[in-house]
Amino acid sequence: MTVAEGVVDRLMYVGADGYTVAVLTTGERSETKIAGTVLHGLQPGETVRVDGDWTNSGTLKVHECERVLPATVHAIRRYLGSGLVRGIGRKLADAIVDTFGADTLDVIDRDPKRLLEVHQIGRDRMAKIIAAWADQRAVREVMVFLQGVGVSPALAVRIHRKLGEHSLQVVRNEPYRLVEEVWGIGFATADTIALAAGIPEQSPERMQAAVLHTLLQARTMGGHCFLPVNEVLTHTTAMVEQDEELIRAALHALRRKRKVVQERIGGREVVFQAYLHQQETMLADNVMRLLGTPSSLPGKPKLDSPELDDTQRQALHMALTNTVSILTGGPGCGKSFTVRHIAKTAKAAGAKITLAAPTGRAARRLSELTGMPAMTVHRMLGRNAEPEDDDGGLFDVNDPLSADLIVVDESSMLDVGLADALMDKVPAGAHLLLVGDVDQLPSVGPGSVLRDLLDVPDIPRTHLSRVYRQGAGSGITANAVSVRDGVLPVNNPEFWFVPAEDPKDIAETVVDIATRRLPAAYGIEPNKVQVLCPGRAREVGALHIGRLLQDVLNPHQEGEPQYWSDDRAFRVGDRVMPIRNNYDKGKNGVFNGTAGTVTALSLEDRLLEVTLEDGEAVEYDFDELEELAHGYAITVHRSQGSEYPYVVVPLSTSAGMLLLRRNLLYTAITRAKAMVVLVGQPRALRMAVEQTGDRRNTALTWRFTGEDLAAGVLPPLREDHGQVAAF
Ligand SMILES: Nc1ncnc2c1ncn2[C@@H]1O[C@H](COP(=O)(O)OP(=O)(O)OP(=O)(O)O)[C@@H](O)[C@H]1O
Repeated sequence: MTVAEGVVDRLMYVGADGYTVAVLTTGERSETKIAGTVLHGLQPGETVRVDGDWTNSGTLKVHECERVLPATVHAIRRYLGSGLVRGIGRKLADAIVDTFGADTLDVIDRDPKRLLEVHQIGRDRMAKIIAAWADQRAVREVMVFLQGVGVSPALAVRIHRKLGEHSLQVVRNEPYRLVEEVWGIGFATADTIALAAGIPEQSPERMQAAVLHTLLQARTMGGHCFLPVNEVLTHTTAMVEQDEELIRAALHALRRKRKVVQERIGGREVVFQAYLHQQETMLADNVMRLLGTPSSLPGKPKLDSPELDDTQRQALHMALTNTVSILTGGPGCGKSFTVRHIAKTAKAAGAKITLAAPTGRAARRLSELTGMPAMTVHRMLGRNAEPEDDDGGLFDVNDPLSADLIVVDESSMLDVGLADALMDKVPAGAHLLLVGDVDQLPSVGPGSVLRDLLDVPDIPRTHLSRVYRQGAGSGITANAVSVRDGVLPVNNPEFWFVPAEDPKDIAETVVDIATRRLPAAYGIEPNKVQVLCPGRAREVGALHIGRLLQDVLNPHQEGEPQYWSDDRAFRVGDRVMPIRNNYDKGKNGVFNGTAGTVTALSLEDRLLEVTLEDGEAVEYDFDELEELAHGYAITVHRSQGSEYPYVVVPLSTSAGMLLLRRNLLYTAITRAKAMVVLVGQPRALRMAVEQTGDRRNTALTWRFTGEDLAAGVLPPLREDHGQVAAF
């Protein structure tokens, strides 16, 4: 066993399992390569003491790692200059350490006014450093507490940012609060912290957090708005291995605290998270309100558009005579074509029109296809009104909801929350037309609003089924329609299936096709190709294939900065994508799913600059990188509402059978404009075409019809690769 102490100079590799290889500077010049999973979360600049054994290749395999405050002048210099203390860069660190030597940290700690002795430091800067140091100390206290529990320093920073001076108290005494209050902390992490802090296994807080976790999992993994009571009990009991009575008591307490709502729906007792229940009931109320108000559309629109076919003309009539209606249909049936005519006709009659879609990309596309301005639903709801926008005189940008006709495209992407916010704001008498393809995946968030509303007989709808698309893209559309109808696709000039069996082979073939073969054959840049994976995990998942693509398309160059956030390396030039709406960033907020590129990276300031597809540059602190995913390979779920010229999709039964679903494959195919390449097992393709998806647990339709839910709608517990997946 060898003990070494030194400063972490740089990280060389971080694996998906947390296995980390780093270079430790011990003494002024000598470097030691250290490796091990206990190093997970290390930051360059930190001083560590490690215990380990030497391997034959001269690496110290570490079994134990303890973070310590830097003691030597060299270590202090590296620590202060690493960017860990905001406001101090490398040059300033040198100046400070040159002035105070080994006493530096003592000075900053006990007598920070002396910082003014450093030539480059004035009062402002001193105040900044004092504040940053106090922060750093508080974070360190949380980190020290979390050390050994296996919680990453990035989480400690996030906890501190959210809870400030209360961090330590919450972490020690009420760790389950973290689940609700700090994004990125789930029940498992909070539970680990709680048990380590000595909170009893049977404590009511733990039982209640576990029940909420069960509901949260049902929401995030299955898109469910509720779970039947008996499923909540069975699942939670199995998860915490406690008596069912304790879980019942927890459920009762949560009802009293109004965190959950229990309701009898279709003959079954079910439980909602309270806010989801409120969203669903208010959504239903608002749709009923809109259905019940007479139209106030101005003028008398001419309804005899000769360019439209009979069904499309019915849609025109429907949208202009009903306050709420739905236009559905598959790819190439003329949904956008019809919307353009509806908007034109309404405009000619003097109506104000607002066109919107759930994502920026979908809004842009709607605008291109209709030749009219369109905005995101978020913006329409007033979160980000931009008065200087050129609106072409079509709607009042300061009040887009004052429109007489509101059209929302890609409405299969509306989850309960967004749909509720939307319906709540539609003024009485205005017309709302929801347009979408119900055979695509449902929204990423909970609910299946479009499908549920289609099941409400009182809501007028028109279904377009005749495919008009010819020429470019028609080979893709034809296969999309086949897949939707449960028929295997066939190869054509715009659609190939490349058979491969082994997951490793599939991943490598996907990378080769995306980076070399397609670009060479069609003379395109590799960034025109998007790899869409059914899932994130495993060899054919978005994480692994994304890493392979990154290494080919944007490999690490010696001397260029690179930052490891957990097991992901960030480099300038990387394709990235925000995976969380963040209203605090950018001029109008940053939205989940927007494409971007890393355009600058500063290890000193611990910042990454991302330029988004609309040209806006936003900054991400290193501690916020969980809000960013790499964009080389993304999941089909994330691709909803976007389009790409070339799409490559790996298909393997190893990705998890549950993912091989018809609506998933259909959504992936319909994302492509120029070409689709499927790579994988013929068996996996067959399964994806044959298996239809489960319905989500929602009560939206029931709130209109009051009919019993069909038996068997609720999915049973089932086994997936040895893990019990309830949802
Ligand atoms: N009635 C029609 N007469 C002639 N061409 C039509 C008609 N309806 C649609 N088209 C044409 O068919 C093509 C596909 O239409 P459109 O893009 O509106 O379909 P879509 O349903 O919005 O498809 P997707 O969802 O795939 O974008 C367009 O080129 C459009 O001009």
